[in-house]
Amino acid sequence: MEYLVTSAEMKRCDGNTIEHFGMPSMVLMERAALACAEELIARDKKLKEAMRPFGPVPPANRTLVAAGTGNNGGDGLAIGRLLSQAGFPVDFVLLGKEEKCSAETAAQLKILENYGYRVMRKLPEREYDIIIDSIFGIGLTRPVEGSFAEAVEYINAQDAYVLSVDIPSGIHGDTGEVMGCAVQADVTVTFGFRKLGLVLYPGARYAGKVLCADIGITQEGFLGEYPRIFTWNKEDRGFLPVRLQEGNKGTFGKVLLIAGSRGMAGACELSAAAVLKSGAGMVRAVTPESNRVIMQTALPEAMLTTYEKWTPQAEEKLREACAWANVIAVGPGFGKSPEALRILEAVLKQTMQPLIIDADALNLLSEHRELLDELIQRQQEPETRRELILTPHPGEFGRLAGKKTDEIQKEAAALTLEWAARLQAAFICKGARTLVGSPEGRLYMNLTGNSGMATAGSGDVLTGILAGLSAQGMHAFDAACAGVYLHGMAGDRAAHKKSEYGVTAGDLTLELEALFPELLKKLQ
Ligand SMILES: NC(=O)C1=CN([C@@H]2O[C@H](COP(=O)(O)OP(=O)(O)OC[C@H]3O[C@@H](n4cnc5c(N)ncnc54)[C@H](OP(=O)(O)O)[C@@H]3O)[C@@H](O)[C@H]2O)[C@@H](O)CC1
Ligand SMILES: [K+]
Repeated sequence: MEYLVTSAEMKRCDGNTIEHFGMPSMVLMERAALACAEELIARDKKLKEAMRPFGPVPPANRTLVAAGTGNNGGDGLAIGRLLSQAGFPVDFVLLGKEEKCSAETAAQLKILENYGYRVMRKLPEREYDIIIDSIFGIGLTRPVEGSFAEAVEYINAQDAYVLSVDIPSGIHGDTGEVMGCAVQADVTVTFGFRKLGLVLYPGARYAGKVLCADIGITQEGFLGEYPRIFTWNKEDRGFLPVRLQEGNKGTFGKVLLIAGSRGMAGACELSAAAVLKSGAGMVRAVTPESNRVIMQTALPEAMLTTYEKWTPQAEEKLREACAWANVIAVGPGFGKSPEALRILEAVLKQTMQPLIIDADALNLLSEHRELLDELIQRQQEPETRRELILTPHPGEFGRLAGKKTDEIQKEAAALTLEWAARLQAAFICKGARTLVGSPEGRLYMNLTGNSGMATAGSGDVLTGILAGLSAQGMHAFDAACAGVYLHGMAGDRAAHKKSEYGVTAGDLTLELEALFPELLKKLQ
């Protein structure tokens, strides 16, 4: 588990490390500088080794430190000093007025002066091999303009390898927004914790490769008041449902998947396949009779309960199917027909099992507010509350919340938590950075996945995974976080083979089955 922090959360942690624990600020700065310098020295060594067979190795890379007056600039000046001492030819330029320098940055200037370095006040007209971007870090408070904007353009116009210190200058630390203009980095070395601006788009694009350096700022610096958002990274493996060796198909759960409509068998098939490939014991699909042949051909492992018109017999068949299941998922390719509405109504009112609501089932809730209100009401009462996962993309979320899609995107974190609390649900807001909110206010941001997954059927696969994990006994929030994480990993494997252009939803289910052995191997 890794925290993703806002600028304010990071500053609080920095501040506590310095004031509460007594770690001198200059020590942190020196460690930050060392982490960046080591990255560049290692790169230089690698380049030289690669060039050695082809003749004399060229001299060290000419480097420019572009420093602002805040502590980010102080980091940059210290990096330049360390690189120079390691043999790099380094030029320094200070942008902004010297009298505005923070105490630490003023101290770094003094150290440079003591060693006899010259710090320019204007950008030089020459080409560099490496540029250290340390104009602004997490102290950026407003759009970048004037001479600072010129400096950003200067850096971006150079054919240099750019290392951004902490965050590319011009990127908002909390939102990833470009504040007027921003440095395009090749690598960003960030300190302590990854800033949200480095993982949210477009910031993630500007940051290049992101390395998170340990400079002695640890979780203890939060003094028990932890950041709001967390994610999982490659080291996290403990989220897979425990598998009992003596288990049978009943132990691993029975999923009732209510999906598909006339002419929409694919959504049902994709989703049902994902249920089975996530480890659930059985899946029974409730779908129109016209999908029977396709389903039985494509996925003979799935059981079927079909319907045509909404009759008392159909209702009875649904009731029996619901009684059989441990988990119910409703929505993929479901349509908004009168039958679909009746089925959703019956599921919401007559069942208590864990429930996943997706796609058209969400749209039906938006259009029939009385159903939504009743669901909210039931979820607020402990006796009628069930394990619940909702999976809207921003468009569906907007319809549910009565807001425009861009309003949802701007306030995604706050709205996800608001709706998670309202529905006492694991609330998934899908997107390039999918969020999962819990009713208690936990917020998970998913960092796996890629643009190739923005493809028809991808959400149906996610619903299948969520149902499969829930059927194996995972609680809603754990299943939701694990589900989006695995879904994204499957997408990343698919994109690795086919590129982001070629990924289809079917690839996601295929990759899912290849993913588990890999995860289990790493667990051992
Ligand atoms: N000990 C620590 O805490 C450690 C901190 N560390 C490092 O410190 C960084 C944070 O440092 P920071 O807080 O000094 O802010 P920073 O990003 O350097 O810039 C703020 C300056 O820019 C100015 N300014 C802002 N926006 C502007 C604009 N648009 N246009 C023009 N000016 C603008 C603002 O001035 P003002 O708003 O007052 O005008 C202020 O002078 C952090 O990212 C990390 O690299 C590491 O060394 C580890 C230890
Ligand atoms: K920077």
